[in-house]
Amino acid sequence: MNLKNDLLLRAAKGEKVERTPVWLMRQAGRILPEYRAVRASVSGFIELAQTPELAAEVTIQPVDILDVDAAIIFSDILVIPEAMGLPYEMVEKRGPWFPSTVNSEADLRKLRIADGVDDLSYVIEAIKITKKSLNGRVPLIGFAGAPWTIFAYMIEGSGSKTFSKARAMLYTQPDFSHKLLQMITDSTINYLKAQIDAGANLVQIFDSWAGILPPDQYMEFSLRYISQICDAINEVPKTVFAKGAFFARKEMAALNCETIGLDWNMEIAKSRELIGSGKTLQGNLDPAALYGTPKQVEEATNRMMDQFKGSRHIANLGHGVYPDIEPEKVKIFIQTVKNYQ
Ligand SMILES: Cc1c2[nH]c(c1CCC(=O)O)Cc1[nH]c(c(CCC(=O)O)c1C)Cc1[nH]c(c(CCC(=O)O)c1C)Cc1[nH]c(c(C)c1CCC(=O)O)C2
Repeated sequence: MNLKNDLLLRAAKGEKVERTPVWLMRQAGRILPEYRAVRASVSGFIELAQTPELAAEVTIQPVDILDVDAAIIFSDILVIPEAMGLPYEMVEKRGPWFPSTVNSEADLRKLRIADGVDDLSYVIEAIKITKKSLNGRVPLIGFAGAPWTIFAYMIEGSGSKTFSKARAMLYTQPDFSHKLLQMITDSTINYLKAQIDAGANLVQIFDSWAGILPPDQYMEFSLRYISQICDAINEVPKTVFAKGAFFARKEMAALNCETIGLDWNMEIAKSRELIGSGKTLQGNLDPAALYGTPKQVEEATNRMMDQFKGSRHIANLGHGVYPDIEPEKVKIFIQTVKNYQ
């Protein structure tokens, strides 16, 4: 199926684009009243994510309502631990929680390497339905968490300010850590390939907890596995977003991927200098800038666009859009990017 709007894919590959494409991390499932209405019709996030027709519906909402240049499939990074044998729950207002965690080699033996098609059939089905209803309007982004970020949740059992249990593991049980990271990596490769087979046009790897590791550990326990994933996937363009990994930008330039996501702490000119001209950069407006007045949002967006000007760029925020941002402000961000000359 030919895409009517393939700006995202062309920008990712460094081809000529008429204007900069724009989408928002976490655009599905946070800010829209239309999402909340669908969410209220089911028992919770997990039921929504596991009902392919509804997951497809909320995936397409931002395309219809916000006019973004891409859809991102409605799911979560934590479907991978579940598919490996470690189920999670979403606790209202608190976030993800794992009733059991992984602590030892014995726990590892209870886990399996996920098969993307069988273990995650509900995501695959949601992608197929989404592709059909999108009918080529915009590309569909598939995604997965980076192995380190997934490891952090599997060890810790929930979100955490410090992820100290997960970080302790890297010091006290490095061999065990590598084994688990490899299992997550193999599962993730299977999963991303299944997403691509079902129709995902680009995939993004979210390393949300990159910034809590010291640089040497980041290279050993995170980037090494991200690199394996990038090398294994060659069917579609890949984006790597490692939140807080300012210290690894030079190393990330060597990844076999098209796009590097920048968070809002990463200075744009400096990032370009470290990463070089061979990659597209994605980002990176401070998500809090959208709390400003409409005029402030427009000005902040134009300032960001000025700094990326003349180089490969996909416009986005520097992290996921915050849940209490008014959709009107998001629309101003998007329209400002679209009108930028
Ligand atoms: C770390 C992480 C998670 N999930 C994700 C990340 C990486 C990106 C990032 O750093 O923000 C990724 C994610 N999670 C979700 C998507 C769907 C697509 C999209 O929103 O654009 C994506 C891309 C749905 C979700 N994931 C979650 C919800 C809310 C659940 C609900 O509706 O009750 C949604 C729509 C829950 C979730 N899931 C996670 C947390 C910490 C939470 C609780 C806080 C929150 O609400 O975001 C783990």
